[in-house]
Amino acid sequence: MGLNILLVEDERNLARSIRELLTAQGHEVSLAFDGNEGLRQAELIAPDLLLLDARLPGLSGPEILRRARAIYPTLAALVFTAYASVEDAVAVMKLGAFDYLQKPLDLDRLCVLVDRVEETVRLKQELAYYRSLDEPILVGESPAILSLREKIDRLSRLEGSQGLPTVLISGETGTGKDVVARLLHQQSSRRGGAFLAINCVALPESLVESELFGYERGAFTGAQGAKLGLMEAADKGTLFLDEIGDLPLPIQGKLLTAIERKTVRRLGGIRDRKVDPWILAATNRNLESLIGDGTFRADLYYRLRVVHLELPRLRERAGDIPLLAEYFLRLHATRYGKSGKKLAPDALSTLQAYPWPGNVRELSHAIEQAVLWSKDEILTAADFAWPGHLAGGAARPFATPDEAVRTLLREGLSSAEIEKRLLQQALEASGGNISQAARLVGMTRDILRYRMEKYGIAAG
Ligand SMILES: Nc1ncnc2c1ncn2[C@@H]1O[C@H](COP(=O)(O)OP(=O)(O)OP(=O)(O)O)[C@@H](O)[C@H]1O
Repeated sequence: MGLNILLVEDERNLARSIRELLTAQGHEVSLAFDGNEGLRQAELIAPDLLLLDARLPGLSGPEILRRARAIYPTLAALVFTAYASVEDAVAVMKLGAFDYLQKPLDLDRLCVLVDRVEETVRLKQELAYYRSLDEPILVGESPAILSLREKIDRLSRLEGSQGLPTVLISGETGTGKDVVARLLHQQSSRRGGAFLAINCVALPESLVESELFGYERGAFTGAQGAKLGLMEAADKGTLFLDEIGDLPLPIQGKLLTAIERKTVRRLGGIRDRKVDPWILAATNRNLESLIGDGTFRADLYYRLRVVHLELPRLRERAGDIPLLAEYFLRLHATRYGKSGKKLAPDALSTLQAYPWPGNVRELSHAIEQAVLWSKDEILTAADFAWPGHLAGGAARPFATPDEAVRTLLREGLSSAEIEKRLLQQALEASGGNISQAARLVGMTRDILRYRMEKYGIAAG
């Protein structure tokens, strides 16, 4: 990635050869030839690494280090000391220098130390990135987000000695349901307990059951020991049931009983155990239509939505896009060691014009890609126009057929409804011309006519 280095050295020829050497290794090196100028530049450019001669006209190296560190506490520094000047070496190490080198300089050793600093800076940036992932942050100032934040605050303040109200979080994919669940937990009186999550879509029925309720030894072939279920493990903490619409029907009844009675019985067990997890559930499917289809229990639905938080689609709060874009730019730039990137106004308007079917997750991915591939500091609209993505800002609803089908399924549409919409759109696109619409969807005219009749679609 290359470091941004400031070298303060009064021996000009030496300074220039060090700059040449380090520049060849991919670093960016600025020079200052006296102490005062060195400090001024350090304040100005906030380098990743200071290379300092200990003895300088004006301010000494250790003095520059002390003052610069007062402003940038994590700034790395390597100090060049006069041969055998032990006091200098001790002084600079006490000030937090990364290491020191004795003069005359061994340039190979200098390169090795700069490599080590680079590795440390990269690790620190990665750590900052992962820490930031751990802390749920809900970016946005739109009325919908402000009202959501207020609801989260109010829920978090509940003491709930008798248990907290179950919360159903709904919204399209990528709108931040997971973020909201984590925020609720972290701000609430449950924050001292565990936050456990289960994705109901990812697991087969038997596994969901044993994950949720646990089992006793010998409950089934292969159950060699007892296992604690998530309902028990999240006791006094929070259990987040993600994609609840996909929970198999037989387990739905068991979950309802467990929530109502605040007890669980492990598979193969004979006694009920008292549990008190705070239940948060999320869905990107329309649970009411699943109830209509008979795949989701109405009683569980009403039990879960004691409090209902509905997350807005990103396209309904496009005013938040600049804030979110800046936030993801900082996040990904830090992650890839590319700080200093900025968004040009045309990039922002491109991002605001796009409908974001994948919502905030898709925006985050778009910015990550742009940070990765753009060579310039300023990201322009062109950086968001790679094939298969925003296509110059025009609406492209889905990247792949699989994504299209997944999204339609999440909306709770049946295959008949999906086909009906497909045919309607083909007719719209062909201006009502049946032959042309049939070609678009790969059917004969007669079959298209037959299906139009079946779905009650008029020719237009
Ligand atoms: N308001 C927001 N502020 C900052 N980051 C957000 C916001 N909303 C979503 N994100 C980020 O977008 C990504 C997707 O969010 P999240 O996983 O919470 O969505 P989801 O609604 O749970 O999606 P799915 O239904 O697909 O599980 C995450 O990286 C998350 O951190």
